[in-house]
Amino acid sequence: MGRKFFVGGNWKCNGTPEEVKKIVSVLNEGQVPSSDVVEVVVSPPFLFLGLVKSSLRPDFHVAAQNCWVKKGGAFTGEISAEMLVNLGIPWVILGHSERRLILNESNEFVGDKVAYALSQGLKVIACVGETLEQREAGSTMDVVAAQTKAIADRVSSWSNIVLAYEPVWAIGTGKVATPAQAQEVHFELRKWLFANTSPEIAAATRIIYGGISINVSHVLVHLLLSFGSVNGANCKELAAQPDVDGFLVGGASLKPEFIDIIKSAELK
Ligand SMILES: O=C(CO)COP(=O)(O)O
Repeated sequence: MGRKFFVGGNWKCNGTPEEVKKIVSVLNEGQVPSSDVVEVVVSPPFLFLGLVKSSLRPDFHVAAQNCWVKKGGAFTGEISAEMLVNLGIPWVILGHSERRLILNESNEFVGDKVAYALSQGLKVIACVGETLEQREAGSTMDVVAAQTKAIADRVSSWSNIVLAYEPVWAIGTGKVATPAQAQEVHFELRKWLFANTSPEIAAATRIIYGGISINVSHVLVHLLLSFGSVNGANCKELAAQPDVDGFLVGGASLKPEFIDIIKSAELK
């Protein structure tokens, strides 16, 4: 298929310098498939980007969790795409649901950010996903298509974009999705790209999954173990879905099981 498996670790707003050093040493010692098979990108908070970049194994890369929508300047508290590029940070996560929902980032604003970050030479993990209310109203595809369109309208090339489908109802809520539900939306997103960008972009763009997903038959086991989201236990079934090209992992990316999640690339 030619889409290299992609595993991102979104550390969100977590970590002390000591914890960060521990996570990096677990990553550095992990036995994982070669970078020909899997692309691994971890995303620490801004303050730790330098520390992680300088101590992380060379086959793993780093991403920022956000950047400003245009050229830097008088924007107190923001970090610009140019700064990330100057510091050698190759990736940025944009449009995460926590920013869309808590900080009111609109589809258009996220689309503008993606276009600007790409124009500066960054690669982008662009997140889309519906809320529980939207899913229950049957508007999942309308919502993710509108989010994706706001990006597609503003960019000419998708070669430096990884699309992350993260159903909001499956992030830290205890609600569960099956691998088949994840596959269904990934398939629809690829179909949308086919119809609205190009067949080549649809075939080549990696669509990765982030959010709780467990096999129904394992529900009890997972609940008993308090597992949620993408983790070492459910990643294999997810990775086996034809349109799931990897993961964007939250909580589990801070733990040694992140190595198991990376290894699920072997199943592709
Ligand atoms: O938001 C996520 C990754 O970006 C998913 O987070 P969790 O894996 O902690 O649910």
